[in-house]
Amino acid sequence: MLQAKNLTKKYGNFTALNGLNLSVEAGDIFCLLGANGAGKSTTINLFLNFIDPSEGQATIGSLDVTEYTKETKQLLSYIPENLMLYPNLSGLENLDFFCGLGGKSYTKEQLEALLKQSGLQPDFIHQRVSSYSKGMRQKVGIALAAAREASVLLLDEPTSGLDPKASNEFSELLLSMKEKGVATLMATHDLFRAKDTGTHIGIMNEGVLVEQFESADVSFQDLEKLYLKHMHN
Ligand SMILES: Nc1ncnc2c1ncn2[C@@H]1O[C@H](COP(=O)(O)OP(=O)(O)OP(=O)(O)O)[C@@H](O)[C@H]1O
Repeated sequence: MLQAKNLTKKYGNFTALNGLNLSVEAGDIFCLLGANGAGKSTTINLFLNFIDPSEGQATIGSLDVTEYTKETKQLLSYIPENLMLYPNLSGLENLDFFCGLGGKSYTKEQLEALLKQSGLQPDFIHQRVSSYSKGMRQKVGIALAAAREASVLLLDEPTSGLDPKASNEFSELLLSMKEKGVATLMATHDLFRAKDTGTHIGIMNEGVLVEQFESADVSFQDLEKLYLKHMHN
């Protein structure tokens, strides 16, 4: 569903991403780990076509994101670290607005159901987003991904700053998207969630994907050791 082939991003003489090869299939949750500056956001931004590759290719559903910009955007949903919503609109009004931008129209009841399925407390559905916690805003993001029937979910540190309960709820939502066959690529610093929720884990260091494995194949202790080993290189 999502593929990087020799994907490379250079800024002048500096290589932010160096020859990345990875594949994320439907139902996979691929977690990218790595220290600050390792190239995680660069990878996500290349799939979003926010930036152009210097070499190589990023494809979504076999379509090159630089050639099929509109088509690939329609297949994906993106949740950044801080999801931008209109603070003076309610969660439901935001969802309605962003669905409309994507050409989707839902009844009020359907929008309410989508928000409830995403774990937003019913009391908050009609309240202004300015009163929402970060975890609640991320739930609106998941509701939007579900409403858009996205086949690909791109997440850039979506749980940073969430308390353990909210982070756990977010993981549950990712697992429910996985059950629907969504292919997820997530940049994260959370080793525990990567092991717990991810199906695949990649460790990046200075623009290079230095390790790639299925999360079931390593214990949490081994993951931590591997991660620290690469951070000290
Ligand atoms: N526009 C740019 N011009 C020059 N260098 C850039 C630019 N954007 C990113 N970089 C550099 O590319 C490298 C990779 O950055 P990136 O944001 O992908 O890291 P990251 O793994 O997401 O880190 P973090 O965990 O801090 O979010 C960093 O050294 C960063 O400074």
